[in-house]
This record gives sequence, C-alpha cells and structure tokens, in this order.
Amino acid sequence: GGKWGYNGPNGEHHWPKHFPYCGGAFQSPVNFQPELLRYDPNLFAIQLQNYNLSSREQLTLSNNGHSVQLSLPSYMQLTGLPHRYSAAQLHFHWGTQNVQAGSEHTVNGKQFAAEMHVVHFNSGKYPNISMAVDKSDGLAVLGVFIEVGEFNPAFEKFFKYVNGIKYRDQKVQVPAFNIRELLPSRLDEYYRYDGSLTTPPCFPSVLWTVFRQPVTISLRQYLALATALYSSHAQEVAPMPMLGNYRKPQLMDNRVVLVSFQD
Ligand SMILES: NS(=O)(=O)c1cc(-c2ccccc2)cc(-c2ccccc2)c1
Ligand SMILES: [Zn+2]
Repeated sequence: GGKWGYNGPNGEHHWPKHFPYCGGAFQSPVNFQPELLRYDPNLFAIQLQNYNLSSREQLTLSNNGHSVQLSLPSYMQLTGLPHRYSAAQLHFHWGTQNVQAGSEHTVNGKQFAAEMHVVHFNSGKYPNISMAVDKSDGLAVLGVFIEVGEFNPAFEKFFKYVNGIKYRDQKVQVPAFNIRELLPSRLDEYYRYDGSLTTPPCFPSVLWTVFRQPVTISLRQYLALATALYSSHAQEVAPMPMLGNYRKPQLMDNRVVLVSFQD
C-alpha cells in the first residue's frame, strides 16, 4: 500500500483511496461517550500470562516511521477473552511537545497526552499474526491512556534507548522486563468494543480493551517521546519529526461500547 501519514496530502482523510477498509465500518478509535456505554457484568479482569519477561531476554525496539514499537514474544499471552491471544508488539501514539494531547481513544471528548497499544493475535485459531491481522476475530489490542505526571520507571526501561532509533527503520536490542509494569493497576475496569486497526490498512479485526485507569509518565519522558523521533530516514535531507501520530475518533454507527464497571 501507498505512503500514509497523519497530516497533509497523505493524512487520514486520504487513507481510503489506497486503503479501502479505512473508509469502511467498525473503525477505530472512537470517543467513549457516556450515553453509549453499557455495563456488562460478564466482563471480568484481563488475565495476563508470562508478561514478566526475564532481563536475560532481549526485545527489539524500532522506529517504523509512524511510531516507536517494542517487539514482544508470542508466549506472552492474554486469556479470559473469547479466545487465547499471543502478544506481537506494543507501540505508542502521542501529541506534540507543546500540545500534550495525542491519545486515539477519548473519554467524553477528553484526549489524553498519549496512548499505548499492546497488540495480540488470536493464536488459538491462527498460526501467526500475518494470518490473523485481517480476520474479524484476529486481533486483541490493549489500550492504555497515558497522562503527564509522575516519572514512570517502567517506561524508562526502553525510553532511555529512543535516541538510538531516531530515524525510520532504525532498531536496537533492549533487555526485556516485566511488561505488566506498563499497565495500570486496575485490569478489571475497561471499555470493550469491536473495532479496527487505527492505521492503514484499517482492517476491522480488533477486539479493543481500553483500560479506564490511565498511567503517568513525566514531562521529560513525554518530551523524549515527542521530540526524539523522526518519521524520515537518517540520510534524508529534510528530517520529519514524528509528532501527532494519532487518528481522530471514528463514527460509532450502531456499535455499543461495553464497560466492565458501573459507577
Ligand atoms: N494502532 S493499532 O494498534 O491499531 C496498530 C496495530 C498494528 C499491528 C501490528 C502487528 C500486527 C497487526 C497490527 C500496527 C500498527 C502500526 C502502527 C504504526 C505504523 C504501522 C503500523 C498499529
Ligand atoms: Zn496503535
């Protein structure tokens, strides 16, 4: 598929020309409007398997031109969902250095500073992520809202390496750590709906679980994310800062967002 970006001639309003699903139904992200939420007593706490990775393991931290992503081993899994899902990668969406608003999902119109996505695929049904990515029951993504506040030692375990992946397609190996530490403490309170990849090709293949409770990173950590990275290759004459890499909320049509909490 063609080049795509977050603004200008390759921005999100142009995505459907090369990526037809982006103009289709069940698109993500969405705004969690209070009147569209429905409490579901059958939504239990998310169960994590093998999230506590050994520091003897190494993970690949890379700049894919649209985000910073951390590869994850497939033995890291989610259970307690309709299927068993294996981890593939995690990545981020953020705003700009001056406007700390870059989350993709919003809560009653409120946009958080950034958002982390932990991408899993239905390993109970598909042999690998490529076979799962375009199937309606193929993916499960955990969304975590990020606010600027307290310093976050867990994020620092890989944020400190971002200067090694400033440019597109650069990669570094980082020691693995407990990925559970990146998630909020409350895994029992979340929004749940059927949606899509928020980037091209926008396949409607994602079971979204967005935690209600945000995590915090410090202003210095946020600025490291928002100012260290470029979406262009190292040798390109005009470096393009990687900023505002978030898609705006999409139409709900007649979808309902289920919530695991009542108050
Ligand atoms: N935002 S997201 O969660 O819907 C998402 C999922 C996946 C994804 C990754 C592996 C398998 C399947 C889906 C890839 C991206 C992505 C972000 C930046 C640049 C390119 C791709 C984004
Ligand atoms: Zn994402």
